[in-house]
Amino acid sequence: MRIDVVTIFPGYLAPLREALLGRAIEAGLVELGVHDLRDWTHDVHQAVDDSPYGGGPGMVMRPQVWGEALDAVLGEEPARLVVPTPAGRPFTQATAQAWAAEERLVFACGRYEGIDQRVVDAYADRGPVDEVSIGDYVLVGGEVAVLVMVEAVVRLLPGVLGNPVSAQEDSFSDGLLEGPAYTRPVSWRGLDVPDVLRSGNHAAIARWRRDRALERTAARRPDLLDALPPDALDRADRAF
Ligand SMILES: N#Cc1c(-c2ccc3ccn(Cc4ccccn4)c3c2)n[nH]c1N
Repeated sequence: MRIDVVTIFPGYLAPLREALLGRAIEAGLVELGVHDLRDWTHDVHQAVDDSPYGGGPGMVMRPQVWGEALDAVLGEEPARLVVPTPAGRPFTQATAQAWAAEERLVFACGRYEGIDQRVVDAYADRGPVDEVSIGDYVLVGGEVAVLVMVEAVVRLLPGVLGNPVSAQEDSFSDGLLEGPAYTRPVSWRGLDVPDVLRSGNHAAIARWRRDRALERTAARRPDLLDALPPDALDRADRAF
């Protein structure tokens, strides 16, 4: 997979070259290009924004600069263009799983009050464009959202995670939140690891973990339970 990111703050994307993601890049599992939007400005001030038509607070990012940048970065190769925005469709584990099958992702990081809408409209005629949001809160720009989304996608690529099974079994992959996890010591500050996890009874352990996941999901994210397909819960789950 090749990932390109266009931003006015390239340094914000430096964490993508650290740790797990950095190793994936070094291993050739992912190619990463980070591009400074201001490289496509032609004025002495390197202006990337202007006042909004219709008035209102803040500034809007200029379509001309974005058009030149995305034409150059996208080139002729097909790619999914991703535009983070607080007004976007929710970015979910299902989104990450779908994007993990893509050959190329290009992220356009806006700032100010966002990017002139005609940029999205113009590129929607050339290929898939996703306006997505990572959550119901407002950030200052798209860079942090790109860090989140790239990590969620790249961890799903074959060879990236040391233990690939966990990508299938982690939170949300079965529609539920992950239950609690424990490691040594068996007793810590008077708190003990649940006996079932040390029993060696794998069926009982699986049942216990499923029950804790259902319990946590019902308490913290009842919306996820409501969204489960009818056949997702078996009789034992329903007894829970
Ligand atoms: N994904 C995501 C986001 C963002 C996000 C993403 C990109 C930009 C580009 C500019 N801003 C600031 C801004 C503030 C107010 C109205 C419009 N835009 C962004 C915010 N905020 N919250 C999320 N879950």
